[in-house]
Amino acid sequence: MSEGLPPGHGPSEFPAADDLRTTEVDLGGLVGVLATHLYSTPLVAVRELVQNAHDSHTRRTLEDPTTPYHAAIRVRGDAARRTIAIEDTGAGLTEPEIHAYLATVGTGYTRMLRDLTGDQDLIGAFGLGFLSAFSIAHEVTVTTTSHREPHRTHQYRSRGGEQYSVRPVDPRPHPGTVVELHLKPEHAHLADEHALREVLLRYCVLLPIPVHVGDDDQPVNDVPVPWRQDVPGSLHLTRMRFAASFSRTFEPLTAFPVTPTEDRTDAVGLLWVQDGGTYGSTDNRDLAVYLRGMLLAEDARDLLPSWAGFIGGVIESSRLTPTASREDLQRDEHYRALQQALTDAIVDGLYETARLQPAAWRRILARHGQELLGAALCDERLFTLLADDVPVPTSQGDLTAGALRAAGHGAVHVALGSGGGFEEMLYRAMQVPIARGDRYAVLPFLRRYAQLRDARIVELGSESGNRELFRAPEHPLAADEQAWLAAALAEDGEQLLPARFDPPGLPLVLVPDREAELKARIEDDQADARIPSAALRLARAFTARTDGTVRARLYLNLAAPAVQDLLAAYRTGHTGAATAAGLLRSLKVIMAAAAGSPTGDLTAALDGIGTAVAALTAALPDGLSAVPDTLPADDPHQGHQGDRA
Ligand SMILES: Nc1ncnc2c1ncn2[C@@H]1O[C@H](COP(=O)(O)OP(=O)(O)OP(=O)(O)O)[C@@H](O)[C@H]1O
Repeated sequence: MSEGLPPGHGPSEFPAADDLRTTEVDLGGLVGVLATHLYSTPLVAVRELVQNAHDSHTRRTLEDPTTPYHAAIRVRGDAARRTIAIEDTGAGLTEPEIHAYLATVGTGYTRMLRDLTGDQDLIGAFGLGFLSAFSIAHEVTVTTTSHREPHRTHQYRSRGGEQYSVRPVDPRPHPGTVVELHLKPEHAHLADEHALREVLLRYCVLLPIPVHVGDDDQPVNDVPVPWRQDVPGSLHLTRMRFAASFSRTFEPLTAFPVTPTEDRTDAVGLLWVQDGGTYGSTDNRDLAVYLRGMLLAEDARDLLPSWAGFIGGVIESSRLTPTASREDLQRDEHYRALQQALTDAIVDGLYETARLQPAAWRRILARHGQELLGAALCDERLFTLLADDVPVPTSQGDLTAGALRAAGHGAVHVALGSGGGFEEMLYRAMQVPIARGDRYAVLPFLRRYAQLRDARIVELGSESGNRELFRAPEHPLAADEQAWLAAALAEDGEQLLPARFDPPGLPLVLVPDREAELKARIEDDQADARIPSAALRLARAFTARTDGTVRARLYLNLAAPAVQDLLAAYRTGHTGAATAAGLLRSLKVIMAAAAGSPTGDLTAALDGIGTAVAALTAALPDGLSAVPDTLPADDPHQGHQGDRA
């Protein structure tokens, strides 16, 4: 290290060369750490060994490009013997190479070869991967024949990796290597060939050399890769087939390509929209990243935009830098450039789908409508694409914003409350669909839609929205009328507001004050236990500004004939005025209970109806007022007599 420091420029106390000591390495400890802690799953060992087998083929072709040979990799599992064997017909190793590369931690031939030849198909870099074999095996043997000495075969054998032996064995018929792992008992299940097939499909899907499991003739990696030029047949079908064979959990609805952008990224690959019941908060992003054909990061979801919870994909790039465990990627400028490129690829892909595959587009909208609402808000181009197509949840089922607007006579209606409530009841009466503003992304999406399409938006539950719905009356009521109506119709905490609104058949509507509701909830003692104290303090500071005395506003519809008649009765001193008011009050309480914002006393309200009916019927002229106690003997309804008794 001292040569790196120019004389006189190093720290003055830096020791002279003779004082320098070599750092000791506790090989046993290091081997243990590398083998057991570097990788997140034991399966990575299988990946590392297949990768070495692949590199040995590349090495053989580089060193001897003219002699043809059958390049293949075969992985066998033997559950009875508890072994896995990885065989290749690649370059093999001579005895000195076993010592120098295989058995020397941190040195490999592969990296040197890549530096020498510039060949980008070589995967190995760190000289560590082989060690991972000891994370799942208590003993490893490597039987290898170098293509340079095809008549000499050597066997490396080690328990634990710290010490090893090498001896000559009977020559094998052709160059290549067999790595045999004697699995630790806890990893015995890895010898199952079914499981190996599944894992190797993902690990090796992009490797050009065929990888077989057991005695299979068919390689696990024989699915045509759509972005490799020589794929025959329809590109769309090839893409769908690739996506379907790769995607474990979801059927693909459509698939679109990732293509390199000269200035930004070299990544190529495929993305697809997953089928499946996904909801707003569900993140099913699934991206596998390959480097030189080998799986580098199984779950690189962070490369996809956070709104794309329905996207799966496979990409390869040689600009990304793996970590030493080769399970994750360095977050460098190439990583960030790729993130942007993938976002663009998804948006482009969705545009193409909308344009060219209407049936697939409809399925995507139906399956992922909620998520797309949110996605549209994150990306301007996506918003333009989706604004008129994406379904919005409303009180009348899913509707596009355009349909919502048309049904709302030019205005987009959205409820701020948490579903149900008086809003829904009122709108049902008005027969206007109301968007569910409490659902994921609905309110901001509609606000943006209204702004862009120059539509009127009525936000029900906000002060301005309510003002728009409940218009001021043409003539204010006289003070005594207002006082009489308030006493007759409103409970404590309800403010009576004369108004005009649709439909005229609806005489009154009780609108809870959402802020007062919040204040009551926040000030509830129990809130202390549920909300973190800092958040509670903030929330209370906000609600302190709310005058909680008005719990709800009772809008009285002066356009309703029932209300006009009630007022006329009051003005003329009609004896039925109080009874009629009692009926309306009962109606209010019953409607509020049905809308989920109870007020007053429901039992009393129900009784009130009986009282009112009795009072009204008692007021009828003699002869019509009484229902006969018994029916005449020849009455055809005689059978009901018993019911009445
Ligand atoms: N199946 C094989 N055939 C021929 N040589 C092999 C084989 N497996 C390993 N080697 C040799 O052993 C060396 C060390 O392998 P190891 O897996 O530890 O590291 P690496 O592949 O070079 O790098 P990395 O840690 O990135 O995988 C390789 O560079 C290669 O020279």
